[in-house]
Order: sequence, then C-alpha cells, then structure tokens
Amino acid sequence: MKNYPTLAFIGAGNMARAIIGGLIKQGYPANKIWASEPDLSRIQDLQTQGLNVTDSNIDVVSNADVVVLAVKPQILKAVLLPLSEAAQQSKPLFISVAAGITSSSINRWLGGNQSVVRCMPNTPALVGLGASGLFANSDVSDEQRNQAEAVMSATGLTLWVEDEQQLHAITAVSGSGPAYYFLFMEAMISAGVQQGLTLDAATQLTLQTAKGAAEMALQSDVDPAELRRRVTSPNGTTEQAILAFQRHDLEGIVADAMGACATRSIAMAEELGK
Ligand SMILES: NC(=O)c1ccc[n+]([C@@H]2O[C@H](COP(=O)([O-])OP(=O)(O)OC[C@H]3O[C@@H](n4cnc5c(N)ncnc54)[C@H](O)[C@@H]3O)[C@@H](O)[C@H]2O)c1
Ligand code: PRO
Repeated sequence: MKNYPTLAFIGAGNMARAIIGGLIKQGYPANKIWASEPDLSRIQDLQTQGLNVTDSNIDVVSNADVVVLAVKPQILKAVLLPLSEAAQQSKPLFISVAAGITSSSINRWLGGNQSVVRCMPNTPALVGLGASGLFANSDVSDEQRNQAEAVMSATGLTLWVEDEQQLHAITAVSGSGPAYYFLFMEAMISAGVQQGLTLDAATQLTLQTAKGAAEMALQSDVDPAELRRRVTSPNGTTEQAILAFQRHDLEGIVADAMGACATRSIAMAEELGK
C-alpha cells in the first residue's frame, strides 16, 4: 500500500486486534492507525505499539479516512446513532465487520448517503491468513473500494460479493469457520491423549497435521476428496476412521451446524437492524 489511509477501529477487541496485528506485520504504519475504546486501560498495549488511542468515537470518525466498526452487533446501533453528525460532515469510508447487520441499517443509523463496506473477516487475519467476504453499498466510490481491498487484503484473502445476502453463508464458512477447526483440533488432541500420547505430543502432531493438510490442499491441483482418498488405503487404518465419521453422518452434522450459523446471522439482521 503506497498511500496509507488514516485507519480507525471503533472497538478494539478480538477481531479488531486480529486485523490490526495482521496490518502491522504487513508494514502498515502504526501511527496511521487509531483505536477507540470506552476504557482506555484496555488498549494501553496498542498505544505502546505506537497506535493512537482515544475514548472518543466522534474524534475518530471526524479524523479517519477509513473507520472499521468492530463492536458487537448488539450495540452497533447505540454506538452509531451519536456519530451521524460527524459522519455526515467528514464522510469517511465505514467498514463494518459486525455479523448480520446490513449495510442499509448502518447507513440509516449514520444519517444516510454513507459509504459502507460490509466485511466478514476471520481471526486468522492476525497471522496474515485471514479470509474476508466484502460487499460495497452504492455510495462506495472506486477509490474507497480500493482502500477497503488494500486494508483487508493485507490480512489475507479477500472475496467481493455483489449480493449482500451471501455474507450470511460467508459467515457460516469462513467467519465462524476457524472455531470449527479449533473444535476439531481440541477433539483430536483429547483423543490422542486418551490413546496414551502426552498432551504436548498430541497437540504438536494435531496442529502440524492441520497446517500440513491445509497447505497441501491449497497447493494441490486436485480437490480435498481426492487428497483424502490418497491417504485412505483400502482395508487400511484411515478407512476405519472415515467409516466411523460417516456412521455419525459428519457431512450432515457440518451442514446442520453451518445452517444454524447462517440462520443466526439472518435473525441478527432482523432483531438488531431496526
Ligand atoms: N471474533 C471473531 O472471530 C469475529 C469474526 C468476524 C466478525 N466479528 C465481528 O467483530 C465484531 C467484534 O467482535 P469481537 O469478537 O472482536 O468482540 P469483542 O468483544 O472482543 O470486541 C468488541 C470491543 O468493542 C468495545 N466496545 C464496547 N463498547 C464500545 C463503544 N461504545 N465504543 C468503542 N468500543 C466499544 C469492547 O470494549 C470490546 O473491546 C462483532 O461485531 C463480530 O460480529 C468477529
Ligand atoms: N464470530 C462472530 C460470532 O460468533 C461472527 C463470526 C465469528 O458471532
């Protein structure tokens, strides 16, 4: 990124910190980043890293080119309503990472005619391996779209959608997805320990296997199903594990889980977007 926009985060919790960490690792100048939190003691560490910190959301909206909305969806309306006057004057680009809440709700709470990019990132942004779905409303200019792309691509893969509704499915796949893999890792570590490995050995082997499988799938010219078949010798060991997963309908469990996730995203848009 040649011209670094002044970037501000309203809410510096888990997701904002993952994005900030990824940006800093990619060389984004810390002094071009602001973080806003009601309790400044929570962000002293960010100040130590060279970021600007404040407890005034109005100040960051007035002074930043790009404002990332990273508070919980449940409080987004209450956070945005007092910012509408400042937003109308300074007209920054807003990037909301809040699950569910539509760009039209955000635009309305900010007084209308605002440039809003809705983004569904994920926490691997922290290590530059994030995956973000992005949607731009009709007020977003080409330059602002490029700004959003530059910011989020510094944290990993970006994928733009023309239909905002697709962000529900993106939430189910990649927004919440890291938690599914962590859960699977927890289960594998626990089963490894049950079979007699030390916790350390089971953890190291599980994590390296997850990393290796993901890297191999990314680099491969064949799909994951074929890679799975190549591990699964007829009448061998893997086959017994796969059969056990299939007896418990792993595919159905995953489809149910991801369906519940997307349904919750849709419900949050309705409950919290008024
Ligand atoms: N955590 C994830 O994996 C993930 C992934 C994608 C999207 N998101 C979205 O990111 C958003 C933040 O989630 P999180 O997990 O980081 O939550 P979090 O609770 O860790 O962070 C939210 C932060 O907002 C701060 N805050 C509260 N009131 C505020 C106010 N008035 N002004 C400024 N800051 C205020 C809180 O102190 C907290 O630090 C949510 O909308 C969530 O849907 C999270
Ligand atoms: N974490 C947020 C949630 O659980 C949004 C996607 C990932 O609501």
